[in-house]
Amino acid sequence: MKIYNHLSEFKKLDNAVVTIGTFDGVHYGHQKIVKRLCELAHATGGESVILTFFPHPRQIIDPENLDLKMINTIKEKAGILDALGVDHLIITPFTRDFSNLGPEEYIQQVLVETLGTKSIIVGYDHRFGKDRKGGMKELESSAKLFDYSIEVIDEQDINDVAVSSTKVRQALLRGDVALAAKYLGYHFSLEGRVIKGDKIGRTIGFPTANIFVEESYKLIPSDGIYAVEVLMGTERYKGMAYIGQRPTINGMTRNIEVNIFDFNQEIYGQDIKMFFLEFLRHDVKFTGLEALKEQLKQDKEDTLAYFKKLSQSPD
Ligand SMILES: Cc1cc2nc3c(=O)[nH]c(=O)nc-3n(C[C@H](O)[C@H](O)[C@H](O)COP(=O)(O)O)c2cc1C
Ligand SMILES: Nc1ncnc2c1ncn2[C@@H]1O[C@H](COP(=O)(O)OP(=O)(O)O)[C@@H](O)[C@H]1O
Repeated sequence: MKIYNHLSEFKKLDNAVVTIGTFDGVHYGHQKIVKRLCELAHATGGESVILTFFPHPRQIIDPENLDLKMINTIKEKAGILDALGVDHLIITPFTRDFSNLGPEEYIQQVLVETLGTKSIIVGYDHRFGKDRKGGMKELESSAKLFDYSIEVIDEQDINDVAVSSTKVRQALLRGDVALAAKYLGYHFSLEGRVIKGDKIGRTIGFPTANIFVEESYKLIPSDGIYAVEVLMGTERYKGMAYIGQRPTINGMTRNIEVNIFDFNQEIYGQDIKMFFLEFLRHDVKFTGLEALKEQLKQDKEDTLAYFKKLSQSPD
């Protein structure tokens, strides 16, 4: 997959099969669109193109809103789209100029003259152009003139609930990582460098790798304890993760930590990735480190029981 960091870097194609959007999470519904995009590109001898925006349009329109966090970092999103078989990914800033294009200007200047669109695939609620004024009607009325076809992908449901990035974010912010995984079709993950903590972990028999996530816009799930899988280089480990302020020791910062099972190495400075499989319990203020240690033993048992059940389930 070729990646372009600005629309201006893209060379117009003869037969671009295009879809446009933020695709945060690249959830089940997004995946339907992307798979159809690649299929249509193959069938018509064209090339699949995704135009996405970074930073998120809402961060440009409402820059004060620092609360809007993303399910994927831009690197994660590119990885998922690449794996789905996309040929070209254009990551363009959603500038004021861009957001001021009217629907007709947008169709002509962006879709036709810049990308070379011959087919466009859009989700059922796709809006575009200044103040989101453009929709199906505008796309259809220019289709003949510019010789492109349009295909609409319906809303996708999981257990009768329409999947959306907002629902995934809400599930993660409640700690419901299992539901988020159902919507996403993969396990939510956090990636970052292992940094030094207060070195209390090892004194109670549970060393924890403290993880620094560089992308400040990345969504961090709710405080709590989770069963996780840890990827370090090519090795995978089981573990239990903690997100919270460590009320027991009156911690001042919100930490992301993981105790990795069957592991005993110094890994400061290394990059690790954690996949969140199941929420185990909420954060608790214990009377002291002894009580915390007892609970950590229980957490480890619960985590191992979760993995055992997982290995016995048919799927
Ligand atoms: C599985 C797990 C569960 C945890 N649960 C709690 C908790 O309920 N309350 C709390 O104050 N700290 C909890 N912690 C965080 C510990 O307080 C923290 O790991 C310890 O203070 C070591 O910190 P350090 O990495 O800075 O040395 C938990 C940590 C892990 C790995
Ligand atoms: N099983 C393990 N899980 C996590 N980290 C481990 C493990 N074994 C050794 N380590 C190492 O120990 C460090 C954590 O020890 P800890 O006493 O909690 O210190 P810190 O407070 O600096 O995180 C990790 O960053 C890692 O380098």
